[in-house]
Amino acid sequence: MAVYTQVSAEALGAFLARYDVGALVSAKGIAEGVENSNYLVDTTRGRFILTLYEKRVDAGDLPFFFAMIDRLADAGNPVPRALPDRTGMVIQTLEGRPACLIEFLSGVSLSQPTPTQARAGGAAMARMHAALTDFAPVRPNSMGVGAWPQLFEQCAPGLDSIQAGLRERVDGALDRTLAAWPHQLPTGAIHADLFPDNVLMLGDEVTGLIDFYFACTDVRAYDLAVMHSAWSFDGRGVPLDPAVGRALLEGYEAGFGLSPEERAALPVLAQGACIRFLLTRAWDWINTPADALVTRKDPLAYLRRLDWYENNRNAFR
Ligand SMILES: Nc1ncnc2c1ncn2[C@@H]1O[C@H](COP(=O)(O)OP(=O)(O)OP(=O)(O)O)[C@@H](O)[C@H]1O
Ligand SMILES: N[C@@H](CCO)C(=O)O
Repeated sequence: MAVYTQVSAEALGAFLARYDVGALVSAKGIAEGVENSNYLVDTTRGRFILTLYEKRVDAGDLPFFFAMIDRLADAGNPVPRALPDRTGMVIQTLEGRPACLIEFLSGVSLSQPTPTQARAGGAAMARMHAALTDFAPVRPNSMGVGAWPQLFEQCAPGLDSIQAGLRERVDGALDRTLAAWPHQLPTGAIHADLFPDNVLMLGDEVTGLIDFYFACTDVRAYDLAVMHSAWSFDGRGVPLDPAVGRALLEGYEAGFGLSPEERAALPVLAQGACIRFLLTRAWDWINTPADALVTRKDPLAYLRRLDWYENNRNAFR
């Protein structure tokens, strides 16, 4: 469960008193997620999400994330704005952590999307990219291709403890991916983590895009590759019906378009996505005690995806 920081009722009451949101009725820690502490907060005026930013989120990046969310919301995308307090302040400090009160969006995240739902997900990413084409703020991708060699070096000593031979396997894949990386593709503001658990849906309709805390400026088609790697497999990394991945691409292509160069690059972009999530999960696996309250995500589920993309290079044709 992802509640790293406990918030006392007194501190939460004082925090909410800064806003025009009514009085505290209840607050429950949210089990999902691994990065930040999230609470579902009910007040006499409505329901909100309280997020306290933990290890990987730099508070200095929050203005970029919220500017991006505001732009998306203004364009009609279903994204949760961070609420200002009565003095206009959005980023607060609570229990010693940077913290924000966020709009609550309805919907549930899927564990096994159907092709129809995947098409809707791809279309939602297309609308997001369209709304961001002239978004000026820039944030380099701290988890992007330039960061992977160092991330690999940090994880390398522990990789074989996860699975024998993993260090050499990832080392080789990283070398090949870096050599083939398409640096010339169009860039823009991207979400960079649009997993099914960051898309809220009701039936076949997307009702929320959440968790913009890895958003950055990077190759736009990489965003789609990350999404493909997350949506086309089950939680263990076993491929779903290939129609799911195809529908995702169709939804995106119909909404935003995909150039021949971007489509041709998808295999290497997807392999890069696998390396990114394999390594960050491996880092957490190695550095989180097995009995910690947070549920560690399996790095090997991303090794299986990497194997699949390497063995199915025609998957995007
Ligand atoms: N604005 C929102 N409206 C409704 N529910 C939300 C909202 N934001 C977060 N949630 C709920 O809280 C959960 C965790 O949120 P989030 O994915 O942002 O956490 P995280 O720790 O950053 O996760 P991750 O491991 O995906 O990076 C979500 O799965 C969702 O159930
Ligand atoms: N979505 C990521 C967690 C955030 O980096 C994962 O499933 O590994």
